Amino acid sequence: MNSFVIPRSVEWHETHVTILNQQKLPSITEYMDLHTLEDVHEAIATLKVRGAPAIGITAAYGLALAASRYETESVDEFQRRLQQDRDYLASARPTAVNLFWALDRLVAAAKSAASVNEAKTMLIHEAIRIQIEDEDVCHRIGEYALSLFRPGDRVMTICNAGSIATARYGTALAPFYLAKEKGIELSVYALETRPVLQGARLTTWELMQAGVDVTLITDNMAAQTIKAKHINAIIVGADRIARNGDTANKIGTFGLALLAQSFGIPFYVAAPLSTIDIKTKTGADIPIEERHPDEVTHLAGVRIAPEGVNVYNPAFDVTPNELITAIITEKGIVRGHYETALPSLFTKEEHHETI
Ligand SMILES: CSC[C@H]1O[C@H](OP(=O)(O)O)[C@H](O)[C@@H]1O
Repeated sequence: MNSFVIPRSVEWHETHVTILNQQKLPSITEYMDLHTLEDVHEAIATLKVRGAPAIGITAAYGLALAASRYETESVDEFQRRLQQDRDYLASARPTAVNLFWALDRLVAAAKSAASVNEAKTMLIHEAIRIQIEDEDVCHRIGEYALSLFRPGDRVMTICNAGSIATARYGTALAPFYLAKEKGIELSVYALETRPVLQGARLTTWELMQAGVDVTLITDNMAAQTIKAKHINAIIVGADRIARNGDTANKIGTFGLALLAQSFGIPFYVAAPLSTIDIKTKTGADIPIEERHPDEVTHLAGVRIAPEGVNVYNPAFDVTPNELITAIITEKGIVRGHYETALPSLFTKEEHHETI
């Protein structure tokens, strides 16, 4: 029996959604019950729940929960309110496409309902399916990603694309959990990931609970660490992948991709198909969330910069597809030719690498 824990962050209940409050980690492990649409919107907007897939799962549960309380018997009125609440939840954060993918999947599921009660049941079942599917998807991503590493490899990552950012296992962190289960030794070097510190607070916390070897570095140590620690590869998550493979991920990811190119090491993006947005043609079309200046001027609530200083606080950046060695999905590993290979993933059972 593996005594190590692979944490989960979202759980459905008939009257509420329970989330692990990621803003309080690692010092406080607090579970919160979200009872209303506003609770869910606030939890996503303030990163109490974060990570593209986990955002989608939580929003789906939030929409199903709100719809379960609609009192109308009119299917048309039900659909109208559902679209209204879908749009409200979609306004919580702009970049992670999983939010919109999950919400629209629920709206589509209820379209065929013949009655309000049937629609309510369909929404709950579809939201549960999204979470169950994501756990399997992340496990598959982990298996493919693990095939790219050798025992003893030292791998760098940024932010948290881990178990708590998904249904379970994570995307970029999934191979490390599977390696641990298989007795394969891999070492992770995690960037702290200013300003919200998902790496320092969440990735180290998750991996240490699972007994995975992890070293914390500050963001400005990345180049020196790649050189001094002979990093073999870099693997990151994604919030939205455009049709041509340009990838939006946590701010700092683009810089890591440039370092990978400079050092001649592979740069991998691990993400489910639900993060690939075929309707977005290139990275230039991905909306980049800019967050409150206080995230930059304060650290743990303590001011670290002068009052009134100008601040630029983009939460994401876009890595151009030419810097990405491969995109690892639940259907296989795609190496380049993203413009044609990514859309084909949605029609194929599995992607077989072009040699
Ligand atoms: C599998 S999580 C994907 C992605 O989401 C994170 O952003 P945030 O912490 O702002 O929600 C980060 O960019 C991860 O790589």
